[in-house]
Amino acid sequence: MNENPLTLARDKPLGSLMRALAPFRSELVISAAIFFIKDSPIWLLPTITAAAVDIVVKGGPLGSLGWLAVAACALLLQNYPTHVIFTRLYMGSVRALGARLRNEMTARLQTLSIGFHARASSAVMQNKVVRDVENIEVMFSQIGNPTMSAVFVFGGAVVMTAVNVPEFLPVYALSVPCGVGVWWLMRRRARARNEEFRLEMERFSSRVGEMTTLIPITRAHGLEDVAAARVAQAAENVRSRGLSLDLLNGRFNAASWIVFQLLAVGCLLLAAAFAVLHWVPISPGQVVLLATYFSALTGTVTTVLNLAPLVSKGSESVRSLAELMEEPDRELNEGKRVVTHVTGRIELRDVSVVYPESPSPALDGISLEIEAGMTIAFVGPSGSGKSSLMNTVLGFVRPSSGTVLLDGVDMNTLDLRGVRRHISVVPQESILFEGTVRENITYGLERVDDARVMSAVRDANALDIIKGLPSGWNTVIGERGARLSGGQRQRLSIARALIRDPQILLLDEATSALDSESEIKIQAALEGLTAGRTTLVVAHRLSTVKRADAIVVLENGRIVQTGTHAELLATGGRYADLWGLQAR
Ligand SMILES: Nc1ncnc2c1ncn2[C@@H]1O[C@H](COP(=O)(O)OP(=O)(O)OP(=O)(O)O)[C@@H](O)[C@H]1O
Repeated sequence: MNENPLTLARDKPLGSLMRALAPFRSELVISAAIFFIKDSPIWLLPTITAAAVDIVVKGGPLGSLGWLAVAACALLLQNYPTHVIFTRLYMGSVRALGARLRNEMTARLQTLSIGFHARASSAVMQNKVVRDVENIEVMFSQIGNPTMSAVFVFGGAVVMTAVNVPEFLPVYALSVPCGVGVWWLMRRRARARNEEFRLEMERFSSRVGEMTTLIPITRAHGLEDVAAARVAQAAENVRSRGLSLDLLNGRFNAASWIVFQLLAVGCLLLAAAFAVLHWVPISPGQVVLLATYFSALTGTVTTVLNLAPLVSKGSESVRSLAELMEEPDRELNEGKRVVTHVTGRIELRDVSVVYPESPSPALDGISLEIEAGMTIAFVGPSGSGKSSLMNTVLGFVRPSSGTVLLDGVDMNTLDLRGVRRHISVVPQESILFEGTVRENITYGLERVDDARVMSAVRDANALDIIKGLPSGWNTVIGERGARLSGGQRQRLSIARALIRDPQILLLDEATSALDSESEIKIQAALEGLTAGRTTLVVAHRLSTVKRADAIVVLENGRIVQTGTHAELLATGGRYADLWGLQAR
């Protein structure tokens, strides 16, 4: 299959979808041809009916009725196999498009910056990948049959009328502007209402996501009613926006139905009047034929117009996906230098970071040289810029000015995905996913032998955790590692970092107090982890800072002191104050 990159444009949702369907062009063309055969009874049966009526009027012959019955049966029975083939081809293409959209969106989410993900609600992102793609699939699955049917019925009716009673051809020309006119009148409002409804639905998803994350806090504070009220407000907004969209769709459906019924009845009465007045030579069979075609025509056009709300909803979903596609806050790695080896020397040259909409810089002219293998502890009050500095070294945050160099090379010129293979992060809150302990430790690594896992577990001081679990490291732990304590989660997180044997380690120590036994175990694990690697640690514990080769004290995004623990205590100043406070 042709896998050229998929692009979706917010201002041209339907055009974007047509382009996305281009790889399935041949399947769709064949499915349309099969559909033509499958649906042929709709426009061929009226001729059989007309012939039967004329035979009745003439009083025979009976044998001809038999032939008509055989022809009708053949026409109807072919519908079964052709319908199955059509579904396989058409829905096969639609499902493949859905799968491609899901994969493209997931891949796109992986390229968007960490800053974007920090701003965006994960529930909304999930909504886009799951619900919006489903809306597009539903749209295609529901419009395919009636639209093709309408095209062929329209074409068939035009041809048949041209052959039998060409005087009535102009009637068909009238139906097109009528249909387009009704659609045009509603189009703009339909787009606005669909967008409002989708945004309200996204807000609702975000609230539900937030509510489920906050459940432990909500319960602990007895705030169930407050949490429920926040979601109820969002649900009420979805209800009212949904209803206003439904009412618009209802008005549209009613208007299109009335317009086309009037057209059909008007044309039939006109045909009858012409026949009575002998203005046009029409037989009773032909009047029946015209009546059947008019009602088939109005039926299909009305059905197609009734699909308009579905198309509007699908288009809105394309716009929703296009928002992700057009999001500029991406980490661009393509074409940049790929590193295969890293020694771990890091240098920051006059680095400043200013977050959007933030009045003051989070980092302000930081210059720092970190030799390979050193352990540097960052300390400072809350908001002093410690996390921002770590995120800058990871490439999650781009410096507003200044340069970060890795082994003397500007990180801006490097493919960060490759760089990060040599970096491990042990975050403050260890994130474990739904899977076995072993899968959590070896996340992202292929074919890791047991001995390597065991050695990482041992070095991370996590053997006792695994021994305490019912199926050892094959025990499934819940999302976010709910069945383990904070200290246990952190040791598994250290094992995960160790097994990757990184050259650079970023460690954000947990601020929460651990009991002294956990503390000792974690410190022992960390000693194994930091040996021989460049380690940057946001330090909250005395034991860590004491061991560090250098301590960097940050305040308001600036470096205010640098030195070893002993040096800084001897000099006095900010560091001595900080540790004095902690010791108290
Ligand atoms: N994504 C962001 N958008 C806007 N401002 C931010 C963002 N992240 C951090 N900041 C601001 O930047 C400054 C430095 O924050 P940072 O998280 O780096 O400090 P920190 O020293 O790690 O704090 P803590 O010890 O509390 O984690 C703070 O004023 C903070 O409000």
